[in-house]
Amino acid sequence: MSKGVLMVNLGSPDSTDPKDVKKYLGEFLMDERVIDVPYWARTLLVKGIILNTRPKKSAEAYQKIWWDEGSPLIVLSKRLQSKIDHNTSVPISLAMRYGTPSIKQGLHELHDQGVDEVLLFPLYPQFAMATTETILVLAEELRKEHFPEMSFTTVPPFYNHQDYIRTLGNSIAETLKDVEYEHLLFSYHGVPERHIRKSDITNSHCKIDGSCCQSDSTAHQFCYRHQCFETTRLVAEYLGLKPNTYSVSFQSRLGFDPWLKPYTDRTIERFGKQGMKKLAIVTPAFVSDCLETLEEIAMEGEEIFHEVGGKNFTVVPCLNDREEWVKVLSRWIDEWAHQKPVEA
Ligand SMILES: C=CC1=C(C)c2cc3[nH]c(cc4nc(cc5[nH]c(cc1n2)c(C)c5CCC(=O)O)C(CCC(=O)O)=C4C)c(C)c3C=C
Ligand SMILES: [Fe+2]
Ligand SMILES: [Fe+2]
Repeated sequence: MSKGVLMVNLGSPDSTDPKDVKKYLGEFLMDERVIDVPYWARTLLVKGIILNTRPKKSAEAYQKIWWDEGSPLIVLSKRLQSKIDHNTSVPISLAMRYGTPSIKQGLHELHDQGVDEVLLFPLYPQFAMATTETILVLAEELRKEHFPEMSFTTVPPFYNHQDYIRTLGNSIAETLKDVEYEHLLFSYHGVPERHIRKSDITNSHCKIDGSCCQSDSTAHQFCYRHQCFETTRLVAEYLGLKPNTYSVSFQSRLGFDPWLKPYTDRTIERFGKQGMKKLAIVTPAFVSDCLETLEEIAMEGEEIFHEVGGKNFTVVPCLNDREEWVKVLSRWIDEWAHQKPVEA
C-alpha cells in the first residue's frame, strides 16, 4: 500500500473573462448540494436567470482581485501544497471542486505515483453540504468509476481542533498587535437556512433560533452554524477576548431564501451607524484568501463602513501559507502517513 494526500479547495474561474466566469459559475451552481432544488428548477434558475446576469458582475469583481499569477485562491492553495510537499514524506496533490485542477486530475496524479491509499483533505474548517459533503460525494463517485483499487480516509472538519484554533488565534493576534479596534467581527460564508435543516441527522434539533447551536447534540457534527460558533468561542477563549467585543456574522448570500443571520454587510453598516469607528474583521471559513475576502470584505465591507462614518477597518488575512499553518498541516499528514494499520 502506498499513501498520498489530495487537498481540495473550492476553485475559481480560469480567467476573469466573463465566458470563463460563466463556465465556472455554471459548474458550481448546478451542483445539487449548492443550489439544492429539483434539477428542472435548478436549470431554470441557474441557466435561465443567474448565468444571464451574474457572470459580467462577478467577472468585474474578479478583475479587482486577480493576480499576475492567476486567481488568489488557486495561487495560495498551490503555495500551501508546495510548502507541505517539502515538509512531508508522502505525495501531496491539489484539486478544486469546480474548475481546474479537477478532483479527477488530482486522483490521476496520485494514481500515476503508485498511490492507492488516499487522505482526502477538504480545505474547510467547518462542515457544509455545499463544501465538504460535495467534495466527498464526488471523490467517491470518481473512485468507484475510475480508481476502484484506491481507498479513502477523510480529514474531518477541524473547526475545533486545538492546532487550528491556536494558529488562527496567533494570526489574529499578529495582525492586530499594533491596531486599535473596538470590535472583532468573525464573518463566515453564509449558507441558506434550509441547508442547516437538511444536514440535521436528528431531523429535529436545528431550529436556527439562536439557542440550539449552544446545546449538546449529535446534529452538530454536520451543523455549519454550530461549528462557526464553536470556532469563534474557542478563538475568543484563546485570545482572552472580553464579551461584547466580538461577534459572528454571515456573508455572501445569493437569491431570495433566508440565509444564516446576521448578515455581514448589514452588521458592518449597523456598527458604523451606532458610532463605531474602528472595526477589525476575520474570515475563518476560508483558509485561503479569495474573492469573498479580498473583494467582498476588504473592498466592499470597508466601503460600507466608511459610508456610515467608520474610520479604521482592519482585515485579518486568511491562514494561506503561513509557516505555523504549514507546520500544523504537515504534522497532521505525517501522523496519518506513519500510523500503523489498525489490526483486526
Ligand atoms: C467557505 C465555505 C463556503 C461555503 C459554505 C459556500 C457556500 C455557497 N456559496 C455559494 C455561492 C457562491 N460562492 C462564491 C464564491 C466562493 N464561495 C466560497 C466558499 C464557500 N461557499 C469561496 C472560497 C468562494 C470564492 C471563490 C474564488 O474564486 O475566489 C460564488 C462566486 C463568486 C460570485 O459570483 O459572487 C458564488 C456564486 C452558494 C450558493 C453557497 C451555498 C449554498
Ligand atoms: Fe460560496
Ligand atoms: Fe443547531
